[in-house]
Amino acid sequence: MMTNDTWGEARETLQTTIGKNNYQTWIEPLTFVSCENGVAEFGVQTSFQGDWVSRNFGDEILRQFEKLGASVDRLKFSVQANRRPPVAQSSPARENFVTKPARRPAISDEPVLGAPLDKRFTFDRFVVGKPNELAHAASRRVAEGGPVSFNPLFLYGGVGLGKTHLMHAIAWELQTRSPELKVVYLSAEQFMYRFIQALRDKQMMDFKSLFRSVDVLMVDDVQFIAGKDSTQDEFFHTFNALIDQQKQIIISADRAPGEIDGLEERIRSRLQWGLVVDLHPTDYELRLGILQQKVEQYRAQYQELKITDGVLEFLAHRISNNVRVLEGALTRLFALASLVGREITLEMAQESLADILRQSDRKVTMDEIMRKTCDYYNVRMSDLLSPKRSRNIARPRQMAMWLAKLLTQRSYPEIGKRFGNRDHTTVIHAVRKIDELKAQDSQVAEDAELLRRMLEA
Ligand SMILES: Nc1ncnc2c1ncn2[C@@H]1O[C@H](COP(=O)(O)OP(=O)(O)OP(=O)(O)O)[C@@H](O)[C@H]1O
Repeated sequence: MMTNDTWGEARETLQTTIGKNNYQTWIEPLTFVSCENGVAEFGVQTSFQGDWVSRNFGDEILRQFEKLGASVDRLKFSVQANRRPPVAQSSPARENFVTKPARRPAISDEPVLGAPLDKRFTFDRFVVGKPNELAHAASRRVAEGGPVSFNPLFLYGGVGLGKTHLMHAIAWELQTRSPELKVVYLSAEQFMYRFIQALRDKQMMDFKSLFRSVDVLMVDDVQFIAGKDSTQDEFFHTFNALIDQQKQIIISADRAPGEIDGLEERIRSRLQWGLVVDLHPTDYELRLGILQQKVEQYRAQYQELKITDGVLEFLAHRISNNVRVLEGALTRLFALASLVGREITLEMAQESLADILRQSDRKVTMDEIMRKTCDYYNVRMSDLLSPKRSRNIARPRQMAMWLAKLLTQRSYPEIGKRFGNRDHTTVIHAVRKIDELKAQDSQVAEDAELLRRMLEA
């Protein structure tokens, strides 16, 4: 039997499982209405709130009910007319939002073999800017179908820059254009899981023929299989069989094929056969474009939303991490605005996003730069600080100095001091040297880019 007390208990645990911030923003404002015939009903203030809780925390709430022995199969969120804040007037008087049954995934339209596709990850919701234009163009091209021009398409880039979004967009587009195509999207982890399951159940023939029968295979986060020998082996065979049949393969990873440690050489070189494209970290214009698009989507779907001029620009300036963090910040503001029914001001943004802004402000320290550079080049810290001038020590030292100049506010003399009391002219020389080398030597350019990303992550 599900009662208000059960809800109280579930709420206690939810504070830990979804985090305090999420709890306070989303769960605390819910009011328990009733539970009848396995449907637990909650009152919400706006349709946006109901939709968000349903989509993001619905499964977790159901899991907590199950643990407490309450027989709840579904959740229902109803907008309570008398609790509606002023800005929400344009929404209909009462709306329901029902989560799917607990064991179903939170997103729908599952293709036969792969993982579900997210409905929001389409091309028209992907904002294109300088940092991602190549990846977008290549993905569009693949999504047009027709003769396979580059195989595989390998998309790589840092966390939350849109790799998964692009892959899903390709899948949606292909399925719309050619519904007869068997398009399969899954993460490398899911590939491994299915492989192990097939081995265990002695179903390897089925596994092989299933994967070899697809028309388009997309494997996300392929770095996951690095170091997992038998999975790599099977992946390699699947990959070859599909390429031989001229079937399109799309792969994503958090770094370039050449930089994934623990990946067999033959796989590494196969992955480089086709087109390898990089999603660069977002720039200010792209971030602003993404924020503007999200605001428009919100307005179209939910209600009027008032934002003071300059708030989006402020967010685009201050939050330079991945797009996921940017979206999270904006969603929190939407929630707040819909709950309190006020315009989103700069002050509100600064206050309610203090934690995210602090995180984004995170300064890279000299210590981190030195440690990461030592790890990367496999040299000892004591060598980095020593007078040694052999190239295998001098180059990492110059790189670390270059990174220190780029990522910290330290002056040349200060940097020199930290690197074993060196003169500021040595630092100036190191910075120039790396700038020169970056232009001439692609390996140095890659090292610099990778280290910068690792430090800014
Ligand atoms: N250019 C963009 N336009 C609109 N939304 C974007 C864009 N880039 C990323 N996003 C959004 O940012 C979020 C994170 O993107 P996504 O999951 O595709 O990142 P990812 O590169 O696959 O990250 P990870 O390495 O963590 O898997 C998603 O909600 C996605 O829709």
